[in-house]
Amino acid sequence: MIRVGLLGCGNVAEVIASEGTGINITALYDFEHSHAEHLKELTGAPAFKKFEDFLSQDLDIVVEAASVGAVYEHAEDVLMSGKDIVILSVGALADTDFKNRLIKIAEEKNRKIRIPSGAVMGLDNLKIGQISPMSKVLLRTTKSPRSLRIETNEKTLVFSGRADECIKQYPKNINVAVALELATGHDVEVELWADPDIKRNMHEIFAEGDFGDFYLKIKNNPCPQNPATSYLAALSIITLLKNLEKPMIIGT
Ligand SMILES: NC(=O)C1=CN([C@@H]2O[C@H](COP(=O)(O)OP(=O)(O)OC[C@H]3O[C@@H](n4cnc5c(N)ncnc54)[C@H](OP(=O)(O)O)[C@@H]3O)[C@@H](O)[C@H]2O)C=CC1
Ligand SMILES: O=C([O-])CC(=O)C(=O)O
Repeated sequence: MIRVGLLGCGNVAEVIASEGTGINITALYDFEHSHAEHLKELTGAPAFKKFEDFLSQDLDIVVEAASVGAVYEHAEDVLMSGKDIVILSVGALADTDFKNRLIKIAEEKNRKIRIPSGAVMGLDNLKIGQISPMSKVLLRTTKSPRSLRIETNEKTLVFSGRADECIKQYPKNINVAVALELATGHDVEVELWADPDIKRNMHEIFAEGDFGDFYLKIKNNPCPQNPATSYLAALSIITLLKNLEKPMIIGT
């Protein structure tokens, strides 16, 4: 059974720990040690204070559900140590030099970097953008002002522009834009809206290309502990882990 280490023991990790029946969590690390201790109570896995001790455990895969900063800090070491990595804070990979470094290490070590679909659907077949021209990819995300940590009484466009710029300003809210960019191989235009009346995290994807055109709207229930994060993101990782060893792969 695949041995999973959790890098980041916050809201997403707690859903994985409590709802990921059959997932073999064997090590925990969070720089806020009390969060790792909390998950230790749920999983029985040891919680490490030092990242090096966490990484020296017999793990097959490390699941990052921490922050863009944590990916910068630890992803290279995870791959260098011969472990696969799931990166949820994929915004870090908007930095092309960093992304290429990680890919090079993964190739050299024969390891995999897995980017989950996270808080959106449709990433699987949008990968056709890697082989067939796309003329436009737009992500329109609408969240509550609280999620975006701003105050407004009316629906407000808080950002319009490139995904790599948006993730710098909203690293906890728009990782999906970078996932979409990596999937399609196409620049993604982003509109980020704050709406005081919205109760769910809404993502709309518009894509056009030789295949035709595509529109998706998803209204995600937020996680109770962190309204910026959609519950779907945690479910997406549980599903990814559960499918790793299956003989049949569904979706492109
Ligand atoms: N790709 C996607 O579709 C999605 C991506 N995300 C991203 O996933 C990540 C996890 O989300 P969520 O669980 O809600 O976040 P939380 O803030 O609830 O949990 C993250 C945990 O990781 C800790 N942490 C942060 N940085 C580091 C670090 N450098 N080293 C070790 N621990 C660290 C945090 O500590 P502390 O609380 O002290 O900061 C916290 O305990 C976020 O970056 C989020 O933006 C979320 C949803 C969708
Ligand atoms: O959970 C979401 O809806 C999206 C999110 O936070 C992110 O992409 O960083």
